[in-house]
Amino acid sequence: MSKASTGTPPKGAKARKRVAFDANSRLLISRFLNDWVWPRWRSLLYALVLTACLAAITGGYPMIIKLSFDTLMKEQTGTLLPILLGIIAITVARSIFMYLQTVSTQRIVHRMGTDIQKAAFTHLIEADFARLSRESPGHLLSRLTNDINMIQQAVQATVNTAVRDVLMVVALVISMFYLDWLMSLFVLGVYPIAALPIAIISERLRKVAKRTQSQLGDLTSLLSEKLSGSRLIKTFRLENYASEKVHSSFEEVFKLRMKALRNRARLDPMLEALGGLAVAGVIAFAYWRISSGISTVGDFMGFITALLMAAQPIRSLGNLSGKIQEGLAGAESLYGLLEEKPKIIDLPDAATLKVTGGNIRFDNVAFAYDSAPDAPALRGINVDIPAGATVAFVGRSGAGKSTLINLVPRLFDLTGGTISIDGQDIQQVRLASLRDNIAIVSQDVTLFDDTIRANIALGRLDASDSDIVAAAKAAAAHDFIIAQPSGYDTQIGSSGQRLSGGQRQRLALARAILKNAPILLLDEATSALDTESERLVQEALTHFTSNRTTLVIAHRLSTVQNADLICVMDEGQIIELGNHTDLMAQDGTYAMLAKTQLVADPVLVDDPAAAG
Ligand SMILES: Nc1ncnc2c1ncn2[C@@H]1O[C@H](COP(=O)(O)OP(=O)(O)OP(=O)(O)O)[C@@H](O)[C@H]1O
Repeated sequence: MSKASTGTPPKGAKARKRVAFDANSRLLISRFLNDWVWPRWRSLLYALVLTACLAAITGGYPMIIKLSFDTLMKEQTGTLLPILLGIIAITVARSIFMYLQTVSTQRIVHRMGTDIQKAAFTHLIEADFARLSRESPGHLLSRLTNDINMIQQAVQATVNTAVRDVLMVVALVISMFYLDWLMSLFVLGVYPIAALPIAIISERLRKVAKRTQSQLGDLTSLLSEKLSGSRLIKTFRLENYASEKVHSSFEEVFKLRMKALRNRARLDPMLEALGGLAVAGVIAFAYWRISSGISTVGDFMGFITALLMAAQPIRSLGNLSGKIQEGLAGAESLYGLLEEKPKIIDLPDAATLKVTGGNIRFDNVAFAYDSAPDAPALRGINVDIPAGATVAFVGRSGAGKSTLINLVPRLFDLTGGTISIDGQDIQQVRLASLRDNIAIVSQDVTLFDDTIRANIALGRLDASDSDIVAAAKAAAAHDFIIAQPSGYDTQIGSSGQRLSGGQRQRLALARAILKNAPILLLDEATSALDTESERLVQEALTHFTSNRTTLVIAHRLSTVQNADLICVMDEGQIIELGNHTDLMAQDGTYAMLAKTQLVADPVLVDDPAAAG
């Protein structure tokens, strides 16, 4: 991530730093130009030509004013008509070019903003799962919207001001020199006085912009959290608590915005006052020049017109550096994101995974999360899962079951040992081929705000309608789907909120079944189902899993007692291994868990070992 220098600059460097961008900013600007601006040089050139035309026409305006006043003073009414026509022609031409110039530059800016958003999103969605889960969705959302918006505004100001306004000022200054070079020199001497305060204010603006961006990220995150947690807020009557939290974040953003605004607002009056100084000086100067017969009233009026017309673009120039600094804060955050490289990637010589039977072997597998490198979530996991077998992972909450399952599709990479599928190390095969062979139903069901059909179809995007229905039937979901108002075309709302927990789980199962992958990972996939639905799903799953390797996590032991192999986990290790009967005979942790569940789960009573 390119960071702006935040350390104290050496003596003497401070003044230099104030009037120019620091080295990091220059680097950032040049990267940004290379990545996003130069590739659109054709559109830029077009906009530039329009801008030049607009500037040239603007420069002609004071001339025509001079001519009209000279004519009026000499009372030569005969030549007035062509002058009036000239004024109309110039204003009409100026309006047309203003329109074309605005549309063409805005198009570049918006096109660029959209492309940056697309690139940032694609980059983000391709990032490692660990990276995506590290930052809250609200923060990421803010980076994709607020930060990029700041960049867009800076580019817009730059294109408009640095190009259009500079050209306009140049054209007007040429007119001014043509009309009265001495007066021009006087005026030009006044404006540079503003350079130093402008530089100081711009630097402050960048700091405020960075803090605003981070605060906006917090705010977006807070808002999405509080709005999506409305059930908790209502039932625990946390409305005031939520409002206070959100209000204080709104207030923080308000304070920062005011700070930026105060800084920005200081610029305009300063430039306005300088403008006034210049006008007063010009009038005094002109009085002497006209009375001594050196200049005409026309010269003076033309000159004053040019000066007044230049005031606005000059003011924009004064504000530009502040805007650029705010955009740079956005660009810094953007590049921070784009520079993050995923760690879980294909090796250069990665082969395509070929699943022949679906044997999965865990060899001395160890894993620690980045946030807790010294407290491994998994240690010394050794288990050989025969092709087509169903293996259950049971154990206390926090034992490491979900972590282990997440390692198979490489959502995280192991920190020790190997996992192989049909003899192929999963680290050595292409990630896409690995994930294509795995279907997963995780604890937290993810559904999108779309139709039931579309949500199931995520399992296989090119699936036919009949495949979708078959998958829904296999997951015991078809009946409740057709009972919905629009059947498979029913919109289920954000995160499937219009469905019950059990219905959501069945859709997730249908999606995994539709994928028809040889390896199936079920992490508490049936935990939200009632006994009857679970029985139906289990029946369907027995059929579906008969020819594929299935790893199941379940707290309800009744759902896994028929598994070929049961791994009992504790503190990141497998402490018992065997089938239900073996484990009951061992009379260890599994037997104890089974016995405690007997009361709640009569299915286990049928089992003689469990009963004993
Ligand atoms: N993203 C994460 N970052 C850091 N630690 C994590 C993360 N996810 C899980 N852990 C930790 O890893 C350990 C194992 O968690 P895991 O979710 O695998 O347990 P589990 O056996 O599946 O539990 P449960 O049955 O409650 O789902 C726990 O101590 C947990 O705190």
